[in-house]
Amino acid sequence: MSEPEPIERLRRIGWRGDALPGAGLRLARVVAQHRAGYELHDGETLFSAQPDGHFLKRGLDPAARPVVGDFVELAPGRPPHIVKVLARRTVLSRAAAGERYERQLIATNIDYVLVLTGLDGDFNPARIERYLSLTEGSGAQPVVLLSKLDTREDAAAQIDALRARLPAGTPVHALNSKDPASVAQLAAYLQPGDSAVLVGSSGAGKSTLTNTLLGTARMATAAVRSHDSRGRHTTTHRALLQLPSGGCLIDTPGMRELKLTGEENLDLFADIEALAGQCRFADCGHGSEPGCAVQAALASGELTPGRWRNFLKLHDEREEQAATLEARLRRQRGGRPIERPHGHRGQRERE
Ligand SMILES: Nc1nc2c(ncn2[C@@H]2O[C@H](COP(=O)(O)OP(=O)(O)OP(=O)(O)O)[C@@H](O)[C@H]2O)c(=O)[nH]1
Ligand SMILES: [Zn+2]
Repeated sequence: MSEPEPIERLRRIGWRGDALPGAGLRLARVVAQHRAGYELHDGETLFSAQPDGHFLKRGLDPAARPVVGDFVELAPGRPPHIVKVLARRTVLSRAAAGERYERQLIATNIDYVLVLTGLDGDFNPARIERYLSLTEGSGAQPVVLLSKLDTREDAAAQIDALRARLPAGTPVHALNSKDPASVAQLAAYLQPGDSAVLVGSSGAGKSTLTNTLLGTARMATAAVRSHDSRGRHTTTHRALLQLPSGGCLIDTPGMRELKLTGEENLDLFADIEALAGQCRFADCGHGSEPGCAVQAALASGELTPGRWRNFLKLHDEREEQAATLEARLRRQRGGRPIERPHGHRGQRERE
């Protein structure tokens, strides 16, 4: 039985559901999420879309919003609007730094998480374990990849020791990322309809492996970095890479951030979250409010100013993203205010 062409195209980029879009709607996959909105792919083209207003309602569980990897229903428009997130088959998440402890979704509908480490100075079993912990309970299968095998003559003992350390059944592949014949051992994870992400620290060889997987195809769709008005790097374009083997590789900013947090600590700011939970006011701004546990910890030296600054920096980046989105939506609605996605600060005393 043959399917409508748009559905067949979507199968090529990992769609496994059997829902058909409602009348006048279309299906596509979220491949990137940035300040200006979402980028989607329908198996043929890349295009931009906006979330429908209901996704920005205050108090909405962040997990209910579209994230990278999601298959979504779109209503027509310029740009089209995401109206519905379709059922997810896997969900990758991590502990997030914020006002309170929460889970942050990284990507959905991912079948394989390829954890790449070089068999050189980059090799660090503890870090590999940390990456693996991200896949626990996600539904995605972790696969450990050890690159730069060609630069080592004595890696066997190292690889055996790692295998013994990792949970039984975790696939481990040592390879030379520059050699197509060596990379071919990954074919099982990149079959038609499979979705994979590649994570690993800088220099592990992600670009090299991606290029070999793509074969002669050039990485024309890969990230292009530019500077925004504040002189910071922003990734302006990124994509879902369709591999000759039939699978696809999602290369997203979330995955790049993962590279950083994966190397530092998943619960990087758990101590600060705990402190903030002890402030007198539930919505304490940690400035001059009475009974602020954060200020008390700074005064006592329990919390260093540097750590506190790092926490605030991360926090501000996330607030800024939400605010930019809100401002843009307001412009689109002709200046009418919309509900803030995050609650306003007020002085609500804890019960
Ligand atoms: N000999 C050998 N060199 C490799 C292999 N994989 C990567 N390299 C080299 O390692 C260096 C880093 O590889 P990249 O692919 O740029 O690493 P990356 O993970 O993309 O790094 P970022 O772009 O910083 O995230 C390059 O000089 C590659 O040529 C391998 O399997 N064998
Ligand atoms: Zn406080």
